[in-house]
Amino acid sequence: MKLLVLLPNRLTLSSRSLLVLSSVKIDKNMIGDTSEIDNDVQLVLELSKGDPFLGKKKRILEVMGFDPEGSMSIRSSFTPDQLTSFLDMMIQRARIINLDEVELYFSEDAIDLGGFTGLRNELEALDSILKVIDKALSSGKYATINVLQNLRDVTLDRIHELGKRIGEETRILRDSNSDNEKCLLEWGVKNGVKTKLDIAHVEGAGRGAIAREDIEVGDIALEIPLSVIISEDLLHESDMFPVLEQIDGISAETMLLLWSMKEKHNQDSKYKLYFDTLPEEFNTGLSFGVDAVMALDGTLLLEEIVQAKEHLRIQYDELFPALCDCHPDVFPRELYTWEQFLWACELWYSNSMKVMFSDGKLRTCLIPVAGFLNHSMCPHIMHYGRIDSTTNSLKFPLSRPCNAGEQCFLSYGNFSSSHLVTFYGFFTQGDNPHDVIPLDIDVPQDEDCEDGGAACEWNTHMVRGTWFSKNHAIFNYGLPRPLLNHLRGARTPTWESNTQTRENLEIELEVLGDLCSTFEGMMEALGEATLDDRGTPQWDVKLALEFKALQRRIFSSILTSCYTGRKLLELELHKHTV
Ligand SMILES: C[S@@+](CC[C@H](N)C(=O)[O-])C[C@H]1O[C@@H](n2cnc3c(N)ncnc32)[C@H](O)[C@@H]1O
Repeated sequence: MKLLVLLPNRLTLSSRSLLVLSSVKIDKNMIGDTSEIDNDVQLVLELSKGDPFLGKKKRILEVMGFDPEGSMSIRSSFTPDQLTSFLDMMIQRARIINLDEVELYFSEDAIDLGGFTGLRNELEALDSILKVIDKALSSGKYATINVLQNLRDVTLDRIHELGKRIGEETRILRDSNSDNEKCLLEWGVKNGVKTKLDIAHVEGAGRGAIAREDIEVGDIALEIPLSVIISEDLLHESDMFPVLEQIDGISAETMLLLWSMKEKHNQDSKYKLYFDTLPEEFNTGLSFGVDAVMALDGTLLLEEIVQAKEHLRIQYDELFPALCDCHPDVFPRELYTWEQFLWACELWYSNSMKVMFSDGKLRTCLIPVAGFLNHSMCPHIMHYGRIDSTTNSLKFPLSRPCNAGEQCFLSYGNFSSSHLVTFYGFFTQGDNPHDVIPLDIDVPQDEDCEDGGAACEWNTHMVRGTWFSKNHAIFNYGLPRPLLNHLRGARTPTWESNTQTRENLEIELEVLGDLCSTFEGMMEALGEATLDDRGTPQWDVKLALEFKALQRRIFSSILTSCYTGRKLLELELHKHTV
């Protein structure tokens, strides 16, 4: 049996760019006047060699006038204004380095217009700059160079300013002084957990973690010792391990999932207090009922949920009832029903984290206390997931400040609403820039792309709400440039530049015409927005309707952009005929 339960990737380490500090250079040749002999500190914001978009990012950096491999020199004689300009340049560079696929796909007009591509990317860029400065300072080589400390201060100021723009409001419904959560926290502390966070019930998200005090950038909000983490190491002590290890191809994740199904009923479990805090129902897309699934008709989420559920059902059927029949003492039938299996899948999808252990192995874990942290697109905690081998613990450091009484958020990953609904059962506050709609477009084969060309830039295409774009002018329309270039290139391989020739304008009209008919069809497939007249809808139907409304809003923005674009083009064409 080959078993692989898909688990979401919440590790944020792998996508991190490498930040390297090179050694101090005193380059007299750079300084004309020897009286200004100066200590240069070279700060290197380096592209990760493993970045799948390395080539594209290098090209953008070059277009922006940066040497992709080069360093940036900071001088001890910098005035405050020079320091600000230096930081601005570093930020521009760090933004590009830290773009993810979606941001990169949609970023080109933002880069042309000044560089800010979104709050998440901005926070990531500032965080990466701070890390490189801290590394320089902690190396001890630059103790006398105040300018680095000044650069750190202005970077922190920027992070504070950004935090004020994010403003994610949390209404605390009640704290958890007498609850299971409090017992778990006390148990955690007795077992070595260090926390600056309390647990409370928050509006719209169950429990959440609230800052007890003002927590600054770089402070550790939460530290969980390895001994408290639920990982595959526990399996080896369990009576089910000898049975499970005989199953060909079973993953450690699946074994752990089966272990948790039984352990949650074990009154003597070391993790009893943890299991006591878990909800009876997770309410993710995986538990959507028939009405909710039907309400999703015309959306890709319907397919995503149905496929995910089918995948889990196949896995369940491969294991059960066989395991209960053959090992009834180890796998009691009443604990291994389909409903309980689905509950455990939802637990692991919505609450697990991938952690890099000191042996270099990535393990999927449940992490008591840390499991109360809710997700945000602009979180306080962005980088976690590696065991600190000196303390043997997992640390959750802050990338932006969190004031006392505020909810402290984590990043689960750069997920779209469809992923969050399917595996976590919620939507983020505010518009999610990762809400993209993938397009099934024939892309040219490699051999057709030897000479490059507009159609060959990307081999997957997507759209998102055009309200995210700042550029709705002719040749842009708020639509992604790679998609437009692809459609142009497919019509005329010789498309080179966006000049307003009659031929180009006519091609543009055709491109927008095609997009209109595609999205009119997709809008029609969603059906009419109807009000459910059966009273307050169930939680799942509510989520499904919200998702459908979001799809409608996205399609509608694209159609508006296409119609407006066509009007602009017709006006320009008219000028050519008179
Ligand atoms: C790791 S748990 C976080 C703790 C959870 N709130 C609880 O009470 O157990 C993940 C779950 O929290 C909820 N959640 C996380 N972030 C959220 C957010 N920004 N808005 C609403 N619900 C959220 C979702 O139900 C998700 O499946």
